[in-house]
Amino acid sequence: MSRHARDDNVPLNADATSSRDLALEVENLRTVFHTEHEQIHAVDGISFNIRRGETVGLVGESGSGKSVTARSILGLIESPGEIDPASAIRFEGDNITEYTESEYESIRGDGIAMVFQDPLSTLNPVYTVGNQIKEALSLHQDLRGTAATERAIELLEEVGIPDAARRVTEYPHQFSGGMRQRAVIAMALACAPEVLICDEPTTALDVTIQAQIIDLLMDIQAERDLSILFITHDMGVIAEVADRVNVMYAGEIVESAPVEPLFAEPKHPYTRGLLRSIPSTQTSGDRLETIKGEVPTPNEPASSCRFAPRCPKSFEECSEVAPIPTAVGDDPDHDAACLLYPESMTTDEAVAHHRPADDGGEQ
Ligand SMILES: Nc1ncnc2c1ncn2[C@@H]1O[C@H](COP(=O)(O)OP(=O)(O)OP(=O)(O)O)[C@@H](O)[C@H]1O
Ligand code: NI
Repeated sequence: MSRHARDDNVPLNADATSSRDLALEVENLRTVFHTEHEQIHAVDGISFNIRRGETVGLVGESGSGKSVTARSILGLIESPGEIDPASAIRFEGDNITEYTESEYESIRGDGIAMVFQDPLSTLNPVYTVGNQIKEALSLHQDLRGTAATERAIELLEEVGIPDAARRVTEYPHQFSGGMRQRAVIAMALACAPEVLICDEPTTALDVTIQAQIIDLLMDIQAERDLSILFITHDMGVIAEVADRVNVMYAGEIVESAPVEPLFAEPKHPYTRGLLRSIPSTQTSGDRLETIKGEVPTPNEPASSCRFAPRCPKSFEECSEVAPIPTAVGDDPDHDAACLLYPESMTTDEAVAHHRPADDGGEQ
């Protein structure tokens, strides 16, 4: 795929990282579903990026908008869903939200590939695993015949499938769950993508197999310098895989940080709640704490903190002012969207910092 130098396209929030080190940039992404009765702001103005060779985590409870984010990046949002035209997703210098379907097809797979939770949603039961990998090789690498078969076997070996020369002729139902997910990863690699989006790739697997698949993904990443967006609801998995983490709640990113400060010094009450629900952080005998209640459907524009109704720290203004991402802690890349911050300010000052300018705040 051609790579265009686009120096005129420096991101708005340009930091020490030049735009060329970025594999993917998501800027103010909004994805709305226009249903009969309501507008669902499934993804409501999120921004993050992924550097080359890096794993970025996207974590949050069910319904927080993680999969809609992934589908938005891959151009898979269909009516009644719509990406707001003011959103930008930059890949190789282009804003791909402006792509036509055929332009999207040219990057799906060999630019940005995806691994889903259920391998059977990707694998076709009526073709052998080998034929499906060969199909991908023919489409994306122009390989056919014996060369494709040999490459398919190599790929199965790369993802740790034993006896690959035999298994390449088998059907998906002859594979165990873990082996199927390995086969799906082999198919994704057949396209030689730059960015791999993994949406809960291990959630359906038992714990031992889950750890093996995570190890595999991390090995492949190091070998191929892949950029990975890793989606999960599991903070334990995030701790293992991610370099940087975005915590998502009801369509918004409420906290983002490199993995160490996020775990050492979580700032948003939601992140703290998620961390308390990891089994391994509990001393034996303690009951696992979970956050009471559920993620609300974001069916109105954000005019308050969407976590406030469940938040142990909420106060009156939390239901009146929508918090904006604010620098917290010691790491320059650590932000939280919460009226408790900046820590250096009094509550009144902090609320004024978050309040929109036309309300008389200082923003
Ligand atoms: N096709 C659709 N039509 C209407 N609403 C949708 C559609 N797809 C998703 N949504 C809504 O978007 C919101 C985010 O859903 P999403 O699937 O992204 O959550 P998630 O974080 O991936 O959750 P999970 O962990 O359960 O996979 C939810 O409120 C969901 O109901
Ligand atoms: Ni999901």
